Amino acid sequence: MASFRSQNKPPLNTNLSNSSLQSPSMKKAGGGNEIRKIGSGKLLNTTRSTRQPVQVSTTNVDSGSNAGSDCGEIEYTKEYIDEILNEKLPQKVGRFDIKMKCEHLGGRVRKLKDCIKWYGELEESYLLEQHKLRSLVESSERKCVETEEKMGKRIEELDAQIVELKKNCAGLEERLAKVESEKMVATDALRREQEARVAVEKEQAALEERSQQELTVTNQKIESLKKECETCKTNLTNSQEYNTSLQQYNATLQRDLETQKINHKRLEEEKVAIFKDNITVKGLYNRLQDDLASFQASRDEAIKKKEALKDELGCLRAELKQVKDDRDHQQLEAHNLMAELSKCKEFSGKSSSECYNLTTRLNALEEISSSQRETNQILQDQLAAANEKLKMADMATWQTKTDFEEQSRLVQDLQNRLAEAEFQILEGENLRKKLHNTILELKGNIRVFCRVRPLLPADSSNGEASVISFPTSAESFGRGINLIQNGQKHQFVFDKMFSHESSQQEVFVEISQLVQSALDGYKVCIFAYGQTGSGKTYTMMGKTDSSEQKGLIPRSLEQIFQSSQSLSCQGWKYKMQASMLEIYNETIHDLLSTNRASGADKSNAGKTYTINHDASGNTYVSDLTIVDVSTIKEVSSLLHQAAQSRSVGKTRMNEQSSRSHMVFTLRISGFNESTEQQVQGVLNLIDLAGSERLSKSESTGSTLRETQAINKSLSSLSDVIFSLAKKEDHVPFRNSKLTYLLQESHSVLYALRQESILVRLEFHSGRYACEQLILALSHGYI
Ligand SMILES: Nc1ncnc2c1ncn2[C@@H]1O[C@H](COP(=O)(O)OP(=O)(O)OP(=O)(O)O)[C@@H](O)[C@H]1O
Repeated sequence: MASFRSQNKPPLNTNLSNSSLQSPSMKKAGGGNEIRKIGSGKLLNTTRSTRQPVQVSTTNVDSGSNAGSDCGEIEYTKEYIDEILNEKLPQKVGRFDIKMKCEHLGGRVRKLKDCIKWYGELEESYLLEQHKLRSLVESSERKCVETEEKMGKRIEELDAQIVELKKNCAGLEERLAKVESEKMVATDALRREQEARVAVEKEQAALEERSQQELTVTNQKIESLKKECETCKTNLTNSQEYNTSLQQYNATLQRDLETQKINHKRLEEEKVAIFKDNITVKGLYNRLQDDLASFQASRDEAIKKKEALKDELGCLRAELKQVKDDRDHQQLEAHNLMAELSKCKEFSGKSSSECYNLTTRLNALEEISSSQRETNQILQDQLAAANEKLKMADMATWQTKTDFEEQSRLVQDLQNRLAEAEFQILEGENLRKKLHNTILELKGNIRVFCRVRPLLPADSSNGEASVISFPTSAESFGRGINLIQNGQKHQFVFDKMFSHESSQQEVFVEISQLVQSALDGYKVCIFAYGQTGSGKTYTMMGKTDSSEQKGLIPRSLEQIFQSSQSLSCQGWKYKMQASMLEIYNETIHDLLSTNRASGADKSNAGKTYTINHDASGNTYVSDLTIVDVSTIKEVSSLLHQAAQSRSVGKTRMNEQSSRSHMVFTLRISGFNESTEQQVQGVLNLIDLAGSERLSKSESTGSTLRETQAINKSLSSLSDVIFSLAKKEDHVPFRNSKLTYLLQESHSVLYALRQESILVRLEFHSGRYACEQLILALSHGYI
């Protein structure tokens, strides 16, 4: 087809399989493979690679009639037509040989006509083919449209089917849900039916049991009636025998008989009513049987497995029927007997009345018995429920008891561990206290430190700096000081030497251990001694506005309050009491007296304070103001107040007449709760042991339990005492006194007075002062 579209190329055999697309010549040739093409001496075979030049069959070129047949076999190419058009006359034909020229031209014209004819036929065939193809295309299009329509319809049908299927599916789902619900309902109905069946079976069993009981009772009644009949017969015989003798009482008995007859009639009515009730019960029983039959029918339909049970039920029914028959038979017999009895009663109204009375009593007793049985059953049920509850309560109690015991064990364990930990803490504390005390004792109970203050601007002019030097020998390094006076060298050695470069903190480090001792319950006295302006106040008090220049008192107070707080977790509670006094010209002044502070000292002017010692060796000043303190702020304000109340701020050097000494005392009372508890425990145990012994003595004879209790309490008492003894100095109380004494006089050291003895310590050197101080302490003056 592609070659066909080209104007420059004639149609070629393109090896088309479709015969409708072949040229008419091809069709005529009977196959594409044998088509010959007329061209430039080349044959266009089906295989291009094997093209061979073919001679054009021109044997019948002059016959126009055969042209068609020729045309039918020849395929005219453009080259061939060009060849015809460009064909020249043969050379042998002369220039003027018109005939030959005409023949030649005629041959060429024929060829061209054949060619035109072939092309015309070809065109016709192509048109025909085109027409066919168009018709084919149209038919195909129609088919396509039809197919599309069909497909559309099919799609619509399928959509409709899908919708229908969906509907069906929804319907099926609904039906499934309905079936499920029905199944559930049927299951419930089946379950209910089964329950009802079980209930009916129970009822039936109860009825059977009841009928059995009734039968037994009836038999018993029959027996009793038989006996009564016998008795009646006997009575009747006796009555006949004594009839004659009873004639005289006949009139009276006739009246009674009438009454009894009335009663009999009434009882008969009651009997009829009972029979009616019996009939009603029977109707109920029949209805229940009908219900049972209907339940059985439905059960048979639902459960095939119950066939065996049905058979059993049938057997039971047969048995029941037999029992009923027996019962009816017995009833008949009873009725006969009753008839006989009535006959007997006819013979004797008395016997009849007795019989009826007995029947009535029997009925009443039966009713009472049945009601009692019911009551008994109810009580038994209640008893069972109560027993169940009791069991549950017992279980709960047992569980609670177990839990409680476990918790108690846990608590006990924890308490033991806590006690152990507390004991260890106290042991550690005691050990620390002992070690600390040992260290201090090794260092020396009385220690003398010397501090040299830096030169003040006022001192520099005196040129006194050159008189002080510190020895560097290993023996007295850090401890000694050399003073040169009038060319003479004086050497002093102390426990510690603080140069003018030493800070307040360095001094306090040495003192802080003593503060700890005060907290541990030892009496401590810190004592500053020196001439006016030497720096006592600075060392003791410092400058409160600067944290670095704080003195020993505020620093040690801080330590005391901090330590007391940290020791509180070990059970220690501290109580601080402060007092301040001034000894001015041998007279004591209370610096914390409110009267003195408010300027009303005149009222206290005549008041004399005396120094006293109690039996336990404690020294106190009478009527001295003692203030409870709990914070360092309170102590600071007291110190400030005391400073304001002092008689003189400064003493002139070497002045003997006016001497001012300030004593600040802080009493520390420690109290340990846990130790106190232990002591209290011991006391309680002792009390217990005493009371038990008392009760033992009061009782007529000691029982084993009492003896054991006493032994146990005494043993625990001895344990506690032993443990306390082990911790010898573990006493619950700590009382100590921290005294700061500021001595101003350079010649006389005033301590405390005992009675009339005034201790005066002459100052010569530091060592001497130390010795005197030891003496004063050993006498308990301080
Ligand atoms: N170590 C020191 N460093 C710096 N300054 C000091 C030092 N010691 C004392 N001073 C200063 O010396 C001066 C006198 O000191 P302070 O008042 O403490 O002497 P004092 O012995 O208490 O005198 P007084 O007996 O008259 O009360 C004060 O101005 C104080 O600041």
